[in-house]
Amino acid sequence: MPPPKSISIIGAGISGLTAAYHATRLFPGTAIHLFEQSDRLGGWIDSQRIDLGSHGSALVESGPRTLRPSGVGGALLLDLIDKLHLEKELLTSSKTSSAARNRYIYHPDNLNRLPSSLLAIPGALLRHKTLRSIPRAIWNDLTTPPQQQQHDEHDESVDSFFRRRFGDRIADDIASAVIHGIYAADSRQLSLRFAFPLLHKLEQRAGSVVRGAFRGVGVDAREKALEEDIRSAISPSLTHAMQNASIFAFKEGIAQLVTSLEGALQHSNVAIHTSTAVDRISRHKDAYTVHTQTGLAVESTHLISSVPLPALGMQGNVSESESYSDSVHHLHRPDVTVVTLVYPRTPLPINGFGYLIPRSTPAASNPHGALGVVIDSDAMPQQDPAPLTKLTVMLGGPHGLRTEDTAQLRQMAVDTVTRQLSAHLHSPIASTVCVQRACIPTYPPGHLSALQSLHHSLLSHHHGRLAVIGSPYTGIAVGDCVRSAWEVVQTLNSTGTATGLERFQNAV
Ligand SMILES: C=Cc1c2[nH]c(c1C)Cc1[nH]c(c(CCC(=O)O)c1C)Cc1[nH]c(c(C)c1CCC(=O)O)Cc1[nH]c(c(C)c1C=C)C2
Repeated sequence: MPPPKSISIIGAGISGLTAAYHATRLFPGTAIHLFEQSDRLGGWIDSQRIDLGSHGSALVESGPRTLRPSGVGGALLLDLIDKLHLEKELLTSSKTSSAARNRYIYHPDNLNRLPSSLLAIPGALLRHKTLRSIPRAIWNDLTTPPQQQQHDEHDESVDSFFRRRFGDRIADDIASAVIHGIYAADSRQLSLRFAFPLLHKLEQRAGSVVRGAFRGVGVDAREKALEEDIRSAISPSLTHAMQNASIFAFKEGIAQLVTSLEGALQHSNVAIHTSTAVDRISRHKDAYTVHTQTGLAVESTHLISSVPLPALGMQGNVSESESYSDSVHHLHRPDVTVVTLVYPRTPLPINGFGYLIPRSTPAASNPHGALGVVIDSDAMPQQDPAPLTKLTVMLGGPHGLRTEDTAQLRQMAVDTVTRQLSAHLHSPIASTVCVQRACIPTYPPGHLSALQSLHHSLLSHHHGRLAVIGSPYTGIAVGDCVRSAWEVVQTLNSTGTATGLERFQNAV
């Protein structure tokens, strides 16, 4: 298959950068342009080291802070790290560390430690009232018949699934908290089949989540084989370093991945245009022209977008018969406020990952609408030279952005941890406040079918010359973004065309 003549990639977050990286390796003779509206690369990956004077320094992340090595996305992340020679910068947290094992739910006004294994359930039930609904929930799941699907595309919200299979208490007190911690979203608005396809499969194949998990019926042989194939090419030393890791990061934060990708693109066939917002995209026969607000007009045979298509001003310009008003292009994206508070080493009542706050926690115990608190100093203590207590409070999401005032947001975070964690946390020695606007999309029920329709629409109107990648369409984790970027370039290489949505055509 001849390589594409020219490719324009829109958006230089992790998805766009990774697509450019794989494209330059596979298509060294192709003219590649990467457009980014802001003056920096990496999207909402943002790591900063702040100076603490006599206390040394602290690494602060306002986007993703740790990465996971599991699954196809995790394997591709490791492959990228290997290729970029980032292994020596890696930090890992083991599967037996407190950060991997200790997860808490704050409900109704105290911290409940979630059991990390089946054997830990009895102890957890004795200690925490909120968790006493677990045995009944398991019984409920084992005895409730599976839902009969009226049609193949049937979907429901994560909340409705948990309520049906495990009961109201689990849906309200645990599932809603987990969704706060991953999507900063309301579990009543999130698609089960897109966000947790495994749960859907377990119910459909074994009639019960618990039974299906025991029988191992959720294993997807094709995914497993692909993961193994990618892992087999990773260097033995990196494979060894990651052997027992549950999560990983870099000494100077996740942004090191961005700087390494940027470094690898220098002196290559990729032209990076920062501070260059796309004004509109026009199409003439089989060529797209990206018109930028800075006055550039760049023509290419292929277009890869990591931003929602309506943001490219394509309606009417590209194909009159097609509409970008469909909901698949306009997902709800809640705002999240990320406040990091730094203290000299301070004893806390818990250690581990941190805690999540479900929607059923009364407002009196959570007056500022916090979604959860991460104990960064437990997850990656190696990132800071001196012993510190470093906490990140996440506010907003479905609770909304209650103020834009930085000082008030900081005070809301301090109030939250002094009320919920320890009264000794009233005076941080440093803090950062970052309002992440419209950051994580909430994929609504039906998103999978919407992607399948979009695939066909892109094929019929654009013949596989326009592809979509990244969190606006295909998944929010860094591993998901890296995967979608890798897949689109692989597909282009093998077939000459791609929509970025091929994988979702066969999804069960
Ligand atoms: C900055 C806010 C983020 C919130 N969710 C995500 C980010 C970046 C994305 C995300 N968070 C988690 C996952 C699951 C899979 C994974 O890759 O780990 C995803 C895709 C789980 C998670 N949630 C929190 C942490 C520390 C982690 C581990 C991975 C990570 O570093 O993000 C804490 C947390 N994140 C959010 C909230 C509201 C929250 C609450 C304590 C939103």
